[in-house]
Amino acid sequence: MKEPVVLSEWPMGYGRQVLTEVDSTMAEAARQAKGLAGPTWICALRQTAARGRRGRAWVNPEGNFAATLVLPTSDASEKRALRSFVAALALFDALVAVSGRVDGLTLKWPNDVLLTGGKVAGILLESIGAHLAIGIGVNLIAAPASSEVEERAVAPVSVLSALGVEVGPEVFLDILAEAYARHEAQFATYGFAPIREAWLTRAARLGEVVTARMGDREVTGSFETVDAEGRIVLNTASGRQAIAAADIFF
Ligand SMILES: O=C(O)CCCC[C@@H]1SC[C@@H]2NC(=O)N[C@@H]21
Repeated sequence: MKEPVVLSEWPMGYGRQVLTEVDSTMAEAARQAKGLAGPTWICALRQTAARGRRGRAWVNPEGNFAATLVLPTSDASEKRALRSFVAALALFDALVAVSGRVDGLTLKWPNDVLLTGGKVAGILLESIGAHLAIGIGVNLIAAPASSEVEERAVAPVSVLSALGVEVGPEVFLDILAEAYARHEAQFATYGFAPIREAWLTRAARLGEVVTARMGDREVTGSFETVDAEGRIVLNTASGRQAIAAADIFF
């Protein structure tokens, strides 16, 4: 088993909390948001009611990473949603830093990070008034069994099982926070364009046929790009379609 040797500096202006146990760091973010002085990472070593996207439960064994970044923002909802790309790039960099390798890591639209084709991390965005809560879960040491996730979903993997690297949540938090602050500064200064470019170079299944599911409707087409609004663009039998929100199946 390899231990990562990564030196990272906690980013200036960001708060840092590590809680032993909480229901969900998203719920904790909602409780604390108004009283926070600035952007703050709330990390939990244990969550008893972790949630994923679309109301799904998030399986969160101890040793995995669970945190929510509470970000004060006056951005409109369309711009807030683009933070999932910022967070995905930060996760990508943090995973490269701990593993020392880039091969096998890809980003799945809109909110997932894949490692050797399996889901290693997920991102959940929730607005809390004048704050955005960016929830991040990473399977550091354990991944749920395929039977525990939705049918057709990408199988979960862990950093430990895929790479043989053991990293603790607090070490990962410091690496991720530094990476996030870098990409957030880039987003604030230059907007979405460079984030989009960087995201696309890491995209899973670009140019390949994928299926987007929106409720009970499905659209299948070739994954052409992500547009300037962060929508996935599919070339389908009936033309080009830009989709703002969907689950993607390979
Ligand atoms: O469905 C997904 O892929 C998103 C998963 C997000 C899970 C994280 S763990 C930290 C934060 N707290 C939660 O309850 N959920 C998010």
